[in-house]
Amino acid sequence: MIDAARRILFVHAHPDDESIGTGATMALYAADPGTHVTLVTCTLGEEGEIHVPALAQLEAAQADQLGGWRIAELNAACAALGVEDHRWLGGAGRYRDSGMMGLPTNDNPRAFWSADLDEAAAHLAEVVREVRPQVVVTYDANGFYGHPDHIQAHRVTVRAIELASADHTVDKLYYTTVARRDLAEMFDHFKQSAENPFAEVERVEDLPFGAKDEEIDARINATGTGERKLEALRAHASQIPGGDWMFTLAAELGEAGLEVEYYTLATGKRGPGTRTVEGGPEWETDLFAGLV
Ligand SMILES: CC(=O)N[C@H]1[C@@H](O[C@@H]2[C@H](O)[C@H](O)[C@@H](O)[C@H](O)[C@H]2O)O[C@H](CO)[C@@H](O)[C@@H]1O
Ligand SMILES: [Zn+2]
Repeated sequence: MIDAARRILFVHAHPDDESIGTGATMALYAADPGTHVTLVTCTLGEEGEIHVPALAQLEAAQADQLGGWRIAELNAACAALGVEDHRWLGGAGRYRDSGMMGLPTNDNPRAFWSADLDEAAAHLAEVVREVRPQVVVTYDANGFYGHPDHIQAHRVTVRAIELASADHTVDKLYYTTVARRDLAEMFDHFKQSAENPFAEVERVEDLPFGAKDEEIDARINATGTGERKLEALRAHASQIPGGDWMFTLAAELGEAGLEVEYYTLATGKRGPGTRTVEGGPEWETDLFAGLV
């Protein structure tokens, strides 16, 4: 029985998503003795690219061992974030990374994208019944940026909350997002850079993600977690190369940018907020706002 007063469940598709999208928030809550953080990761990330040359032969088309390697990366990332309760959906290796949308790997019978929704959701519902989270965090219906495993993680999470509802009511379900205002700043910052992650995009509005201020419900400013988030990102070295834009941004603008993460509230009652941006709307500053 988890006896922490506050319990939050994060559901992510691959090892690396937890650190990229919610690493600062997870580190913040994991450091609070009154909050229990649970992470469920849906696949081992077997179909990922490999940015470490020495690991190249682990790729799916050769030794097909990247998934096992990423288990270790995720364990190191969780240690950096202070997250002690990590589970694999249905057990390690139950669901395979589906690869990017439209690839033949989507049709692998073991791919998460091919999973039976109710069966996968039943695995997650077991975690919901055990953990009894007041707050659950995953992606929106587009999976944040359209990756099939992210879309499936959204669907499985919504269904699992339904399946578990006879035993436990989740008070608030959030989707991860990023503020378009911050993307616009990064867009301009990298315009002159040789390593511009936005090089293929004409306008910030053309990105498949990014929320206007009025579409955002919570802004978590996890002050002081930047180094832990950076350590977690570095742990995913097979996926996130040392020259990645997130590291460049932290080096050039400081860690503070990595410590702010945004969420939209999908279900539940929005708690009290604060106006943190000049002329902007009031945003929650705690995902448990209005609860315990
Ligand atoms: C952050 C995330 O969801 N990463 C996924 C994603 O990785 C992308 C993929 O390797 C693509 O080929 C690259 O061009 C892109 O830069 C990567 O972000 O998809 C992988 C395969 O499903 C997955 O393993 C990885 O975790
Ligand atoms: Zn992912």
